[in-house]
Amino acid sequence: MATSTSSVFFVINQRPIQSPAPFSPKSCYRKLSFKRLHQSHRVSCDYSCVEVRGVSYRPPGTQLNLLNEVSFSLPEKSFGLIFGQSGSGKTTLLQLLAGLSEPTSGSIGIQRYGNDGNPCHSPEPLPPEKVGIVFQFPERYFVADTILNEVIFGWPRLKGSLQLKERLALNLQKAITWVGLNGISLEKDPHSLSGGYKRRLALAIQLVQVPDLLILDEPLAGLDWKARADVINLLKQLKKELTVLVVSHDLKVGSIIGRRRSRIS
Ligand SMILES: Nc1ncnc2c1ncn2[C@@H]1O[C@H](COP(=O)(O)OP(=O)(O)OP(=O)(O)O)[C@@H](O)[C@H]1O
Repeated sequence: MATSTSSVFFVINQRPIQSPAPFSPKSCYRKLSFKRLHQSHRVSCDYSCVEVRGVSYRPPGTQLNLLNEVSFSLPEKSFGLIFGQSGSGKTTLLQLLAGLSEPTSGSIGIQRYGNDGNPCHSPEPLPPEKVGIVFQFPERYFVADTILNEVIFGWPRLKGSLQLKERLALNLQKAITWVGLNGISLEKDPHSLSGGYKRRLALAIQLVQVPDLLILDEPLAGLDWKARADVINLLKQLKKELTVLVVSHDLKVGSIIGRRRSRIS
């Protein structure tokens, strides 16, 4: 499998429009567009992409289309940035990607391609358990009194899941090392960590599951310059290993993590 670290930028720019008419994405709503601004490398042989195809979303019981026929493709082990103003539908989209809600129409899946660039077979679903998501201000939701307990808080407590626990335990050390928390005692209170290290811990919690897609919602929000630099350095490392999608209204995230800025077309 040949993949190279690439950066893909998308812009989301729709506002939802109320319509009393029956659902008709093309006619009822302003155009929602994701413009690809820059892709630094094309993959050349067998690879897979997270593919969003013609996704529309209208909350149940409403006539409000929040997303209208959104399509984009994010190659594995690449970094994507979805940029958009407040209210443009970013959070709605990441909730669909994470399986927290279902698209009204369209599909989200993993598409594999052969050496010739043609799809190998039909897209596979993107299971919610293979999507890691770090919401805004994740540290606000820390509940445990130690780093270790915070990481294992959501682990299965049912009998018969020993195998799964063993796998998670193996992944734990890797995740802790990955985010650079290995020099810190796992007995430390997570609330006593610096802002940047709290974000690192939030990432480690997701990385234990080895997600196919890691989504971060506004990862730099509320951080001072030092913590921002800390998180940016970490994301630069992660994008070499994982498929990462960042949702932000802060274009600096893309300009720092991407190899270079491209003009919005
Ligand atoms: N369940 C819902 N019913 C009706 N409207 C909704 C619902 N959920 C979200 N909206 C509206 O849809 C629009 C898009 O919301 P969304 O949270 O996806 O935007 P966003 O780009 O993430 O904004 P922000 O950057 O401020 O978080 C907003 O105008 C919001 O008020």
